Amino acid sequence: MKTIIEKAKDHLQKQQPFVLYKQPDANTVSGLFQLDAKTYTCVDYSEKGFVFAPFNTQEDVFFIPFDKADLFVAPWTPKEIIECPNIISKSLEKEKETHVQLVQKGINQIGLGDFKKVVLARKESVALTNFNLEDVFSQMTSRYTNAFVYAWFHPKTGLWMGASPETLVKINEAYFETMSLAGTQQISESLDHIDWGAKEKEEQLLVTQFIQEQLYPVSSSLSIGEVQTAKAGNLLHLRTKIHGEVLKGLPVVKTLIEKLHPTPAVCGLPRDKAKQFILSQEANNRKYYSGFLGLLNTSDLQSELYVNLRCMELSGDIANLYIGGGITQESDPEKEWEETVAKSLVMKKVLS
Ligand SMILES: C=C(O[C@@H]1C=C(C(=O)O)C=C[C@H]1O)C(=O)O
Repeated sequence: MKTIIEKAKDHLQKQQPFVLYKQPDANTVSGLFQLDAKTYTCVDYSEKGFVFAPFNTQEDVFFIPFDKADLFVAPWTPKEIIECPNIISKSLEKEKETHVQLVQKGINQIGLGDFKKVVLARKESVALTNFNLEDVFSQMTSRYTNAFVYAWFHPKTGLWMGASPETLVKINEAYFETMSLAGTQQISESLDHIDWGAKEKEEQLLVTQFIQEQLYPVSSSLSIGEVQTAKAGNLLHLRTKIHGEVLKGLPVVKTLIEKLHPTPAVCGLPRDKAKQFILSQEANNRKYYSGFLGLLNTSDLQSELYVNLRCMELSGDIANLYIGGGITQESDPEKEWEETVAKSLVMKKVLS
């Protein structure tokens, strides 16, 4: 019998939709392989399948329907992590200048009172030598065991891979769990004593408040946890877990997705103004970066959706990495640049 990876390679060759994924801390890897070559798009999130949604809510949301696909689940054991020197040798001076200017523009706009926070991103292209889906996927799953790791292919989107640390929402009938994740620092020597700056605390609080305001009117119960430090690869983030129940009579999945996506963890606040700024000022279309993906309406009415972060688009012999960070009035453009460099290492390490 073919392995999941061999099936994925076959599907890629035939340009037929598939997704490989490993849920956080799971000891299995799953593969969903579409049986036909048709394109299925979500209309109202009542669909059942694996969904892949872009950042921009005006664009198509694709999915692989469960009833038009074969599902394979295989045991997973970690592979040895291969440490290679960083593959990136080219100078990033030009990219740095462009990103610093974009961040400064964002800070100026915040100063004018247009919005309080905006998440600004950049794209970095890395040349690939001998890309091998199996090696990259197994390095991703072995390095980022507590992330949602995936490889998605669809003729309409191309091949994307990523290791997301952020749950958009998990749903079980009317019950949901989500999180406010923002604020970033690199892991230092001592994990016992972690200090968070005022800027990081504020940007994360804005996300929590947004989620609370969005979900309160549609929930019969809503509970906000304590702020914690969460580890994601070489990085730490501030995280607050939030859970509750959707009011009876509302379409649960549609309501939650529309209220949450995109949160100020990847867009900004107020949402529409920040989104307009992103769409008009970022040099690259984000496509599926900072969109969401995952299981939609499984047979037992569960959904498990993740924000598409720490991801890349693989196109020929180029990997396009997408990375961003939250900008507030207190941001220092130089530090924001460094944050994107640190975040870019998550995917660069698996491409080495
Ligand atoms: C925007 C990204 O990450 C988001 C932004 C963060 C921040 O601004 O500190 C932290 C985690 C994510 O919610 C990204 O990884 O590209």
